Amino acid sequence: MTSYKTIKDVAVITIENPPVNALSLAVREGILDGLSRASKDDTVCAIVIIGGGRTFPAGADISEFANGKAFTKPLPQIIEKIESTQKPIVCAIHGTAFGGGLEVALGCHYRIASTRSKVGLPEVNLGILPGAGGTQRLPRLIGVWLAAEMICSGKPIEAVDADAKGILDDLVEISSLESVQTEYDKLLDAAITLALRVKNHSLEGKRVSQLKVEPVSDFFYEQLALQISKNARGMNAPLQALKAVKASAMFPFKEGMQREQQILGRLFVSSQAKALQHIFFAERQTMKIPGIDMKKGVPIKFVGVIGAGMMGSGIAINFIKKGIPVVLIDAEQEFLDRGVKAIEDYFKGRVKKGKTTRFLADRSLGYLRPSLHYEDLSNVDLVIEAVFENLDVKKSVLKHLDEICKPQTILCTNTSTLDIDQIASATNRPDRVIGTHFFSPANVMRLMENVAGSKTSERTIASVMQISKTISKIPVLVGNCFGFIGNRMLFPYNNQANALLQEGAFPHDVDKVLYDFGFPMGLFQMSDLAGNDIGLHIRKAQGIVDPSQRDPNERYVSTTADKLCEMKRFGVKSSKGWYSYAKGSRKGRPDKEVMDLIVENSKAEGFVRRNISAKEIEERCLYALINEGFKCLEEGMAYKPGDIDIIWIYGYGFPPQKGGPMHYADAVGLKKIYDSILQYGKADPKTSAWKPSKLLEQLASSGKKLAKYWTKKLKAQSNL
Ligand SMILES: CCCCCCCCCCCCC[C@H](O)CC(=O)SCCNC(=O)CCNC(=O)[C@H](O)C(C)(C)COP(=O)(O)OP(=O)(O)OC[C@H]1O[C@@H](n2cnc3c(N)ncnc32)[C@H](O)[C@@H]1OP(=O)(O)O
Repeated sequence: MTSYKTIKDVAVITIENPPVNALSLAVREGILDGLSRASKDDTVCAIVIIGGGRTFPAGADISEFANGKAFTKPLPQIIEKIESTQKPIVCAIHGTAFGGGLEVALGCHYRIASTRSKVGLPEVNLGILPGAGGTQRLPRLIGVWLAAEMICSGKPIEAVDADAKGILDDLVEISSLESVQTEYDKLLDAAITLALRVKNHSLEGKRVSQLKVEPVSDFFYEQLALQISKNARGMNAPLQALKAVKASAMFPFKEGMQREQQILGRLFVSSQAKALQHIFFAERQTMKIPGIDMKKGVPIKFVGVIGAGMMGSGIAINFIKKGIPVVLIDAEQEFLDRGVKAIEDYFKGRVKKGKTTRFLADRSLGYLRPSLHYEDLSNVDLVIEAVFENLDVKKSVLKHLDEICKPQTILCTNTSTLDIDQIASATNRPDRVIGTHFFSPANVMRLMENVAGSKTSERTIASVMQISKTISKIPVLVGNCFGFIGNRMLFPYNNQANALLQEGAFPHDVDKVLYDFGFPMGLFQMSDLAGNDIGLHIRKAQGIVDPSQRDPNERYVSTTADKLCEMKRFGVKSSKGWYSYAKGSRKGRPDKEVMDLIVENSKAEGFVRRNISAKEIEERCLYALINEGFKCLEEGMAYKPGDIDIIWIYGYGFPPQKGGPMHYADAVGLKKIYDSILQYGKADPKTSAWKPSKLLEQLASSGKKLAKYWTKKLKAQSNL
């Protein structure tokens, strides 16, 4: 995991633990061994620590947190050893020196970095803090202000910025065109040169732990704490990390380290840390699907998008930003012009905000080719239709595409609810048809639900999953059922919210509970933002708005929602919805007209309104959601519990510190959830969402956790 060599009397310890050189136990042992060899060898005058391959260590090995290995030869001790070594140690950074990686660098006496590299302490995103001296050394090196900003936000910075802040001693200029190997060679060369230059220098002032911290006023900590509470609402780690940074200014290094370790110990075992680390791995597991070989994907070099509305233009932006040419089609010049303008405005905005340069923005726009003619799609590798959400319209678009596009072209339909098999049946290539459910705004939201129909081929799935990654999305493969995973689960969740209105709650009561749980907003606020007519459109498509078409054995909860649309209370866009809005504002106020309507409807529908506790609101909304998640798993519509968690975190704002609905279910206890579902179902027999999932029932009665059960199941499957 490490290698050791000497070049011009400089010992070079290279960390070799691909892909990201995480500081696993074997790496830590290798560093210790290298230090010991270099210290004992009289011919060695200085030491360089460098990462092999593409990067300096991107952190401690996160998988060692759960299995306890992190506590053997722990990283703080290794860094102490590095710092106290009597020969100068130069750390050479390329790629991403994150977390423990940067902490190793802070333990070295000199730091140089490639201009292409990034450094950061992202531990708070994993629910912990930089626990190998980062909270104590960084403030000593660059001051409390800058250090606290970096540590509490977890955001990485570019090497140039790190140099300006005083983290680095020198930069090695590497252009974007140079290979990783050239970068490594130049960096090593510069590190050895520096090591030879400083070989006889005193290490006085070079051991960061011995530097003094300038104290800052309490006002600073208070302001930062306020900012953190707003930006990272509900997250423990950033505020705890701030406490550790404060300790660096209050105590000598050794005592500061003790404080850091105490806080780390508490965070380590917290439910938030477990949830956030689960998310870290779940996000990376979405590409691992049993039975799908991602290498079978074909490269996508040329793309078509049908529909230049908000969705279509948003989709197009994703591709042109990555240098993939897009033909954007609409039927009318006026619509096409509007779409193109929206895309141009998006890039203008980015330039204005300093997020890109005019040159890069123009380069991206150069990849856009607006057209009124389907014939211009004859040569694309993949085409995504983003037309009106209507089965017949989508079928006719795909039929037309099937006739025009080359036989290998993959045909994607951007739908949030429609049946992929029915859409694919309009073509002669159902194996090359797949759903790509982008979330709005499509150029911002990272989630993509890719929906496999019954005939979609492995090659099509792999190609679309790969290209989704290329455009920086988090793709999740899901099965073809109504609403797929995200919207399917949204229905029972939303229905409970509406049922609660019938029984005694108001929108702001429900929304407050969901907001307090950690969602960025409640369901009614979300519905107002999206447009209440969308829900109505879906209910109409389900045929449940007309009372004569409804199943009499199923409770209908959306009378008020339907009436709101009749009253043109569509939400923010009409300044009135579940709430009322001042012109141009997205902040809703409870509205008497709506509250009266709710009370009136309760009465008309035979409900005696009652006070409903926050606990009941939370349980009913979340347990209905979770139960549906279990049903998605047992039916094979979701491939892994973690996939559902990712969909709900990235698509619907489920609080990441709770790990997503399925992780949360395990944390609450499946038996408790199952029993509550039975109880709510008894009180409300006409709500089919309360029929418990078989899988939930089975796990609740056997006392098993979903995550463990599913991992075992997948392992058994892959061994078959
Ligand atoms: C009671 C008192 C207790 C005190 C006792 C003290 C003992 C404990 C000591 C602990 C000390 C803590 C030290 C430190 O402060 C903690 C950390 O360092 S936490 C880690 C911080 N780093 C990160 O969070 C970075 C995470 N990684 C990334 O952001 C990205 O991976 C990347 C580096 C930007 C690269 O991105 P990509 O190129 O897109 O690649 P992937 O993300 O897909 O990753 C590829 C592959 O690598 C796996 N991986 C990535 N990082 C880690 C990691 N840090 N550990 C383990 N594995 C990692 C990732 O899962 C992928 O795996 P694959 O899916 O391919 O199997």
